[in-house]
Amino acid sequence: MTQTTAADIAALAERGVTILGCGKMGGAMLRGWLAAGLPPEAATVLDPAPADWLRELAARGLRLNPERVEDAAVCVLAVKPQVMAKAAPQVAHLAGRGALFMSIAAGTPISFFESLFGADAPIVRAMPNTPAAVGRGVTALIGNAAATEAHMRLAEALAGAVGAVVRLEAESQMDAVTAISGSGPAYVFHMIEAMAAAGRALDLPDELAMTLARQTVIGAAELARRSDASAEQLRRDVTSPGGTTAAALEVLMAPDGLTALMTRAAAAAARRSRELAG
Ligand SMILES: NC(=O)C1=CN([C@@H]2O[C@H](COP(=O)(O)OP(=O)(O)OC[C@H]3O[C@@H](n4cnc5c(N)ncnc54)[C@H](O)[C@@H]3O)[C@@H](O)[C@H]2O)C=CC1
Ligand SMILES: O=C(O)[C@@H]1CCC=N1
Repeated sequence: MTQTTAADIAALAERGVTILGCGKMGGAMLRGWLAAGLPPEAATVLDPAPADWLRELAARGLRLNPERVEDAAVCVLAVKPQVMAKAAPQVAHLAGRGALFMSIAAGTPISFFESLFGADAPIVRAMPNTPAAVGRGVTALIGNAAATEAHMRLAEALAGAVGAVVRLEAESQMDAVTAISGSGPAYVFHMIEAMAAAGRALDLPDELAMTLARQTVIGAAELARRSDASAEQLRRDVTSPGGTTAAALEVLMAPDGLTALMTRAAAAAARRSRELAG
């Protein structure tokens, strides 16, 4: 995992970070950067509907909706893909200041930003996920031809402050990445809902079923994090021959079981990512 150092943060603080669209994902990343030591006054947020915590931070130095952003080391583009064409032109002038553009928008290709900012502008396309809010995200990224190794390292430092970072070999991998790690937290949260529903179907009270489901996913994730064992081995460790887990896995691992379902779900997400490219 890329380590974000105090020097990385200091370098960013010097020219600042501008975030265009600071909702769930942009906000999750900003929280991580602030926690990593970015001073609030080094962050500029452009968002017509800022959340309360951003207004509170504005009282402590964050620049919120200034008339014009004069400079930025990095400009993070974090509005919905559908509003990008309308929103991004307000930061296009930063290309002339040598800013690195870092888009986290699903589907939206680098070529779209090159047409707005010019092919000479360094652009990194990134796909983070919401566990970034607690420093446990994973971000995949890829740069355009104008993005130098220094730009890539800067983008990796930013993403690395909120979790793991992987560099992609080709932009075409981004639809699949979005389908697995970008959208993936929702699948896991849905797994909690599904396990709780299964508990209720077995006559457990609502609250108990949800507590058991949620804590089981939290505990399993923490075990996966701390252990060197593969997911397969961790699964085997739960599964006594002829026991209860084996009975359940016979259903989950059937040919039409969870892998088939997950493969269909991820394919739908990847298809939607391609559609968002327009
Ligand atoms: N939510 C997620 O799990 C992930 C989202 N993304 C991408 O992040 C981007 C943002 O998604 P979310 O944070 O979920 O959406 P969101 O709706 O929570 O945040 C978008 C923000 O953009 C603001 N906005 C709307 N019009 C604007 C404009 N003209 N100028 C500036 N700001 C404007 C909204 O007020 C809002 O705060 C999307 O492109 C999405 O594909 C990427 C990875 C994961
Ligand atoms: O649902 C979406 O389109 C965004 C991209 C990945 C996660 N949320």
